[in-house]
Amino acid sequence: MASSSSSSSSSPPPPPPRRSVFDAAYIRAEFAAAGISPHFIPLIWKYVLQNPRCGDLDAVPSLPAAAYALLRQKFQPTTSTLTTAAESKDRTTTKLLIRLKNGESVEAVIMRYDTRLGKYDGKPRPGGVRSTLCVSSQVGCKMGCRFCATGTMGFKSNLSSGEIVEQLVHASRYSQIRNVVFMGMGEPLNNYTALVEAIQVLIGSPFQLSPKRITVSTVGIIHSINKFNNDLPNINLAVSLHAPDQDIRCHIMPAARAFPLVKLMNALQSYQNESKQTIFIEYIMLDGVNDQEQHAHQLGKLLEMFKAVVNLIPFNPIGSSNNFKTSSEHNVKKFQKILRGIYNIRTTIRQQMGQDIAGACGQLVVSLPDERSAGGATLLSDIEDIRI
Ligand SMILES: C[S@@+](CC[C@H](N)C(=O)[O-])C[C@H]1O[C@@H](n2cnc3c(N)ncnc32)[C@H](O)[C@@H]1O
Ligand code: SF4
Repeated sequence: MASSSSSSSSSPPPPPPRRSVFDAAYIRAEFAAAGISPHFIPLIWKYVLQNPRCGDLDAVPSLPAAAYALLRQKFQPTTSTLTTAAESKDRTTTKLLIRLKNGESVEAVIMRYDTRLGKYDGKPRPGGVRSTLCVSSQVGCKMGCRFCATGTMGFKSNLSSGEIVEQLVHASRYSQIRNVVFMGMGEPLNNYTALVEAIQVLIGSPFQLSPKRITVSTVGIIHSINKFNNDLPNINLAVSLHAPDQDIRCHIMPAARAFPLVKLMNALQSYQNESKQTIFIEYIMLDGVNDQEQHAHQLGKLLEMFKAVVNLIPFNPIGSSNNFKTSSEHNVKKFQKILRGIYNIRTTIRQQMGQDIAGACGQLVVSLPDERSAGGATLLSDIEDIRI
């Protein structure tokens, strides 16, 4: 008598889970293997962008039969799900909570801005209000900066390139996205391959974002900065410097030990020589830690040789046990005055807005809406900075 266990052990393995159509390298490879022209791929992306809730790729018009068969077998329109969208009372800011296929969640933040008014007044405009989307690149982050809510989570997972792009697909339900900043959860240069692939999709059809309107913010991963211009020409680079010397940097950003300030500045100099791009310097203002006059002078000297814009960021308390306090307005203004007046460095101060929906581009940690602590801020003035 044949044993019943032999038939169960020979049953075929389950098919691999279906992937996002926005996982660009994967869909291109699958189309190539099936002999289908890659020209159909942007048409599929366009359909999903315009129909973000479509569950079915059979509805994409005018594809060859082989493409429908492949899509049915191996792809989904999106693999992440928009679970919550919270809008601030002044309608400048919408925060999206997005669940990934691995069960983790990330946040993305839409910030609206009307160039003619210098701010957004919440009213519709002919042609639409142009918005900036702050996207996440990782769930959590292993860099462990002591002032950052995401850093307190530790590293959980990398987003795929498709999951990065899908944040824009979900956000497009609410706003026409014109700028993208990688200032949400995670260190984008620690997820480099997915970052490059996602940006290449965003600057191509059908998204057509201008490279000048995409900004990648990094803690300063030197080996990736060295190849950034080659892989992502004309994309803006923002560096979270936060201190003018190595000791303070290591104190507030433990990962800085692996990226000594001198080597980081040398890498930035080479990057600028090659790319001719302005470098955006982010500097979080921490009371008594890095906000004194001598620090402004040190920073001014450090940046004298650069074409740089400094953005001074008021620290947003994150509710963990660190003892940081935000600098007084007086200190922030004095810091700005030194950088501008003595070192002729363009220096902006980030405004705090949208506090009623808690959490900001730059201080995101995923929680359910009713668990969020108050005091978040949406950084509308970033939009001005990024348009430069
Ligand atoms: C969350 S990070 C993500 C991008 C990248 N990992 C980086 O550090 O540049 C984006 C920006 O938010 C800033 N940030 C983090 N925690 C903050 C806080 N509590 N208050 C204000 N800004 C904060 C970071 O320093 C960084 O400049
Ligand atoms: S500031 Fe950036 S690098 Fe530092 S922990 Fe937060 S997300 Fe990571």
